[in-house]
Amino acid sequence: MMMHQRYPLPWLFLIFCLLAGNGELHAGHPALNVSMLERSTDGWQWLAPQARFAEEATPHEHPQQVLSSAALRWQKVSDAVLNVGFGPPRYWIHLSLHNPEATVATRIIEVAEPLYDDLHFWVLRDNKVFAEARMGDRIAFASRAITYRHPSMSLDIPPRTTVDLLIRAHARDGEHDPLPLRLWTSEGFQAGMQLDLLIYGAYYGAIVILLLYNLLVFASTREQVFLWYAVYLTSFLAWNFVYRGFAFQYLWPESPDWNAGAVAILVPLALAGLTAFSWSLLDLRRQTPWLFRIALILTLAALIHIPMALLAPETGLFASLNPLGLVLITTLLIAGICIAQRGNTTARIYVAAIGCTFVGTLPYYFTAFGLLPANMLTIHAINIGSALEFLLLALALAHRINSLKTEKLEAELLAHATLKHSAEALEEKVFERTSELEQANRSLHELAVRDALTGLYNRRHFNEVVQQELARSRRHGKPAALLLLDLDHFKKLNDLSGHLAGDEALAHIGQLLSSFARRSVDQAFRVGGEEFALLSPEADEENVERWAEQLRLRIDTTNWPHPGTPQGHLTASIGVALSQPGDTLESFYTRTDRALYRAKQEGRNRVIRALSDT
Ligand SMILES: Nc1nc2c(ncn2[C@@H]2O[C@H](COP(=O)(O)OP(=O)(O)OP(=O)(O)O)[C@@H](O)[C@H]2O)c(=O)[nH]1
Repeated sequence: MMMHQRYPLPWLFLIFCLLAGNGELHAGHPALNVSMLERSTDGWQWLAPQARFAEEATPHEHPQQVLSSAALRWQKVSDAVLNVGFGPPRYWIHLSLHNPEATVATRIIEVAEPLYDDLHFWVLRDNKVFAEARMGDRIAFASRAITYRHPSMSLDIPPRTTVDLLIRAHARDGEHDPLPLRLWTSEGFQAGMQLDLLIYGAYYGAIVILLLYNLLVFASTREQVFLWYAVYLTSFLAWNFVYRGFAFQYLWPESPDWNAGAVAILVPLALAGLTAFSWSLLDLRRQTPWLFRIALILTLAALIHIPMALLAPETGLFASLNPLGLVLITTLLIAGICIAQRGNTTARIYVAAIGCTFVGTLPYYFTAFGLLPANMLTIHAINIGSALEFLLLALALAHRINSLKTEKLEAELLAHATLKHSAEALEEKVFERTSELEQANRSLHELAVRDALTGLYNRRHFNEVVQQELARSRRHGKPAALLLLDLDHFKKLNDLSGHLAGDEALAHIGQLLSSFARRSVDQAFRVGGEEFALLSPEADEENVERWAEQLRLRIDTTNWPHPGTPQGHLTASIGVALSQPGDTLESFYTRTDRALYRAKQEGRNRVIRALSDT
């Protein structure tokens, strides 16, 4: 009910009263027939259309003098709500109330504006003070007869009597809030108060739930934007609680001075909360750096009002704070529009939300400057706008959570893909490196077991291979054959043809042995300076001597020049032996070496088989 505009009805009602002859002239002013209210379904009506008002001519005029004072220039009220805006600090308001009935009429006079500084009510009957009350933002709440956030007074109008209601409205800084003056039946007033509490209870309850929800989301996500939104909601809630008179009624009824200063403290805080939230939600610093700077300066300018309100609460801070707030909200709105134009969905929802506050705030300014008539809709527009704003901002945050989730998912997918790629690359690298290492190891091993000059296996490898072969031979019972070959008169080759020629001859024998050891299992070694070995596993026992002879003959017939031998070419002496079950490397080698020794002894260039073999 309180949110609805009832502006045209009182006018119709007044015209009806006048036409029906129910109104009468009193003190030169038409009196309002209060009995008509009984038939009204809402139980209330605006009083301003029946009222007249005048600027106080001399300070502290007595109410009895006011009606007869010639100094006062009475004016009719043109709207449902008296709205004088900026002006001198005190105004008189007068209206006459007539009870035509034979019974007492109980009525409530309410000023639906909780923050008016000082409202002094006098009810005069026959120019004598019949009832009096003083209420307002600067008068302790406890002194009120009716415990309600709006200054209200109950009035019993005797039967068939006309009384004069005089109100002195005092705004210390000369900035007069609209004065929504209403006349109620007592039943209508009770119902209206309950509805008012219900609406505001639901409104504040919704903000508190939103606030707690955002704090919880902040606790779990650690996303700053939710904290700033919570700060904004808290400061807005606190401001509205004071602005609508609840704080004065419930929190500090004995502290009118503090009540007046609290609004000047909470408005800058709410503006700062909104700036911080917008900055965090839309990344204003990067997206619109210039507008961000302007918003920052305006916010700081607003915050300066806090110490001013604490130090000097009477200095009319709202004359500068109100335009500052409007310019700041406009700046944030423009910043939001700029970002929204780049296709940012969160910014689009933000613009709609701030747009609601903007539109909701405009009536406050327009009525303050007299550009718009004050009524219940314009008075509550800021609450309606902010309710829509909070809903839309919650939507913007939900969108923000969603984008964060998508961003996180995308980042996780990217990280997973990168990780997989890195793991594969690493695996490939490890494989490559392992192969290279294996190759290097093989090369190193080859280098370690090969003789550089001839390319044959060296003595160390020979020892290992012979031991393995002896073990294998023991397992299978098949003997291995060992040939030890020593070039004849090699010293002389070195001496006569030079060391280099000696090396070439050794390399030649290396190649010859490699090609001679045809069977894949046969292996050739250089076991000493000019001494070589051939190992043949699972040897053909019968033909082993012939096999050695073939080797000797091949060297002999190669005709490699050697000026130091009787034949004039390179020859070799060979000792050959078969392994025996009890053989060790030493015994096997020594036996073969003895055969070689004998070959040397018996004239060289020959094959001698070890004695034990035969
Ligand atoms: N050019 C060259 N000569 C080597 C190498 N290793 C050993 N010799 C030489 O081989 C010669 C071996 O000589 P000896 O052990 O006296 O035997 P020999 O002269 O072959 O006489 P017999 O074995 O009794 O026929 C030495 O002069 C060594 O210097 C080598 O890598 N290159």
